[in-house]
Amino acid sequence: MNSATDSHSAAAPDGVADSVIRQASRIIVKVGSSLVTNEGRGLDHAAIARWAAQISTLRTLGKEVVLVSSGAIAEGMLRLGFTARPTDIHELQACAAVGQMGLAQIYETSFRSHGVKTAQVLLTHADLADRERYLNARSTLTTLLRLHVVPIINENDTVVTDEIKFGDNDTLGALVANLIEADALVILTDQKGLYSADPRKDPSARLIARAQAGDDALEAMAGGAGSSIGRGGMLTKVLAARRAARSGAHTVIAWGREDNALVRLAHGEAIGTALTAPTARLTARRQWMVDHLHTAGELVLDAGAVQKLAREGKSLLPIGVSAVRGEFRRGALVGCVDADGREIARGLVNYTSAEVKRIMRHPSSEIEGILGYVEAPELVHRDNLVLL
Ligand SMILES: Nc1ncnc2c1ncn2[C@@H]1O[C@H](COP(=O)(O)OP(=O)(O)O)[C@@H](O)[C@H]1O
Ligand SMILES: N[C@@H](CCC(=O)OP(=O)(O)O)C(=O)O
Repeated sequence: MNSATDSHSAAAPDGVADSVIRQASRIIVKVGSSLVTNEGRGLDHAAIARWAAQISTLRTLGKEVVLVSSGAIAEGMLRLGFTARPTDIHELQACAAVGQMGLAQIYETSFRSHGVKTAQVLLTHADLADRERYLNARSTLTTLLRLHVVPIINENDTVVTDEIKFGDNDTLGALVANLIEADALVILTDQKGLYSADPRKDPSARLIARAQAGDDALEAMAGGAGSSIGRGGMLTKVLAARRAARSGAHTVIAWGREDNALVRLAHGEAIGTALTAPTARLTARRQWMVDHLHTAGELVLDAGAVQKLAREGKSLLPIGVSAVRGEFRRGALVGCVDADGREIARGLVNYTSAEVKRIMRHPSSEIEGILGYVEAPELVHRDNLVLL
């Protein structure tokens, strides 16, 4: 990187970055807390009106847009008179409930002035972890898009606790991109894009114009938390780009106050940081497995099993498992970890945790002798396995 807008070393080819949004027909736009609430000073009506105008223009260009908007807690805090973010979970949830009203109201009003209908969709992690609810959420969102509605999504903060939260809306944006197989995720934030270091701390930090999503070097640049209002900082944005890339979606990180940024991006202008998706799309079911933030348990693999899975694309047999963590039922989603605890794959297991404990380290031919029955010779069949 030699100059402020030079590309990163693992850069996407020239031209790709510029066409990321121009070629996308289904786009997720995520607007961060610090932007929506004007750094905690209350909902920024003028900025929200500008995004609504831009998204309405995108629709006239034939693009489907889903908006993921943060800001409920920050707005609720202001309305309820909290000067600092409450630590009590129920006070936070109360803030979210109050603030979400403000968000929904202002988006509805802003889009209505362009003749565009909006819908509020509040999601939790549990909604996306359960296959039936996941498919329901997908059908509802695609139906809304077919009916020319702009869905406005936030986390359903009032019903979730810290352990089961997405927490930041960058992750939620990426999961929604995967859910409806969007072509691109645009993350609007309070910086002009991803810099080589946090520009709040390092004035010599340079803007990264383009790179490949999932490049490890980006995570090092983005380390650390974000503004006092936002939750995730730049790291969750870089990780969101990695996640979105798994379904083939490209990510652009741009400054939310950049003049007409969304429309200019749609016309092919390179603005902010483009993190392009190098990978081919996963099948919908594998995508669903990857998108779980939690698994029901873990199978610890020996070196031979790691080799079989990662290099040879084989199924996981009981003989390659040396330990089991957690309690799970048949059909549960489990992580496959190596001896260092690194998750290398995940899949749907054919036996309960109690059964696995009895048959692990044994050849499949001994399953019947140990359990008295055989569900399948594999613990996890390769068709139900996804490598990470
Ligand atoms: N490498 C980086 N490039 C840009 N911003 C960074 C970087 N590392 C950390 N940051 C911080 O991340 C912040 C944006 O994250 P956050 O406040 O969570 O925004 P949002 O509310 O839009 O999600 C920036 O204000 C910046 O201080
Ligand atoms: N759901 C939360 C948003 C969490 C949050 O701040 O996320 P982010 O904008 O990614 O830093 C809210 O509406 O307050």
